Amino acid sequence: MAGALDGVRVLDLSRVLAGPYATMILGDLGADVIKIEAPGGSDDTRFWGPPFQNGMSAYYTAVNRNKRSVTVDLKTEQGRETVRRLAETADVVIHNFKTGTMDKWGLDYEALSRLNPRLIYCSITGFGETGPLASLPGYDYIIQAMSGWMSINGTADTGPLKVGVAVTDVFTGLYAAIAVEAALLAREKTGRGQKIDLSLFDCAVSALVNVAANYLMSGDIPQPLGNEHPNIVPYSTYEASDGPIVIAVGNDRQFQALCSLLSDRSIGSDPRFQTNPGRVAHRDELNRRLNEEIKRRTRAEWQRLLAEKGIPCGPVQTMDELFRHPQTDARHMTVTMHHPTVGPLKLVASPLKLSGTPVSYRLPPPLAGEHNNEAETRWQNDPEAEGNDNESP
Ligand SMILES: CC(C)(COP(=O)(O)OP(=O)(O)OC[C@H]1O[C@@H](n2cnc3c(N)ncnc32)[C@H](O)[C@@H]1OP(=O)(O)O)[C@@H](O)C(=O)NCCC(=O)NCCSC(=O)C(=O)O
Repeated sequence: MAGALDGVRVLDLSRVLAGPYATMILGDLGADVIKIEAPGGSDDTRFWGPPFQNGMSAYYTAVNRNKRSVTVDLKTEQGRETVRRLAETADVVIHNFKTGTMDKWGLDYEALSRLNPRLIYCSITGFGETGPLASLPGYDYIIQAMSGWMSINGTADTGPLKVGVAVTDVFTGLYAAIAVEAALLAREKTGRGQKIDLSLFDCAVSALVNVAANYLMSGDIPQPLGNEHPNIVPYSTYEASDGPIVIAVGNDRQFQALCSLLSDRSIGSDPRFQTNPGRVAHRDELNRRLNEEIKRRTRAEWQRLLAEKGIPCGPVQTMDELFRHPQTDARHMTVTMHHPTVGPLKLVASPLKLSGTPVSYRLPPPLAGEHNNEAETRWQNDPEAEGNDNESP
């Protein structure tokens, strides 16, 4: 079955995480993604390990399937000319060079859109192409620090902590895929491509959602709340007799259902706990009393009882527990791809389940330059042979 983005060609000049994550999503959806790196491989994540499998890092494998790899030295005019020729037949260019690098090379949006007015050009930078920080490099850790994420993560005892995944890159990759898909749709109407100026910083700010809204409405500076939720109680991690379990109660009906399972019946009838704002105001007392109750049963017992009542809950799982869980298996959340020299690679699958145009796993993460021959012999000389339609509608 054809993928949703079949026939779309993406020229991927990005490295590390945000850009490659975006292009892998487009590739999973069927796009033909050509990953450009310097000779020898200039995606730093190739060297971010261990773990490595036959020289390929797990980090790199996480965001680079469904791509063909071509090495091009952008520091030479010949290399830049190769990219211009590839851009003539591409639908999308994505890069994550620092602001100014692509202009310096004559590969900026204005230059490439003159060659191909239908080109969608997505630039991913740390802080955006405007403003006082525009020229700075940006890694997730810096962005988590500057976007306020660290200030709300942790506890009063730990001080600010970062999230354990480079989440600002993940948000940015998702926003990049959304923006590119929107631009592809818009091109159907206008016949023209456009430029997307996306930054890790902006995407991280956007992903603050309710926490930023709380501040903007109240002026109160949010503090790190650990496992607590700023606006909802009970919505926390509790200690069952055999380990931690999260119970997340989002409305009064769920709260009363929870209370019906407790031995201390006065919790459910206490007037202070009848509404969520009341529970938030008496957070400490309610959590203390709930902890007394929760520690009397195992996580599995609580899971069964809470599930029967429709109360959202789940044990705090480690990676081994996650990947042997029958739900992970039932949702097909891993996929094994076979690389001829690297061997079988077990990867996290796409969460996108489209009924009519499903995602596909066509190409394992490539070695640097693995498809150089195809670039030389096919794509540049005979783009139509690849089924790439660059005609205006
Ligand atoms: C990722 C970066 C911090 C890396 O910074 P730098 O290494 O200092 O600079 P650049 O990216 O501009 O480029 C690195 C060098 O590689 C060279 N380079 C790269 N590709 C090529 C090709 N194809 N040919 C020739 N040379 C190349 C480039 O010219 C630079 O050389 P010289 O000029 O000789 O140095 C930055 O690119 C950046 O801020 N990108 C935008 C935001 C982003 O995507 N951040 C990554 C998030 S991942 C993350 O945070 C996480 O996973 O955690």
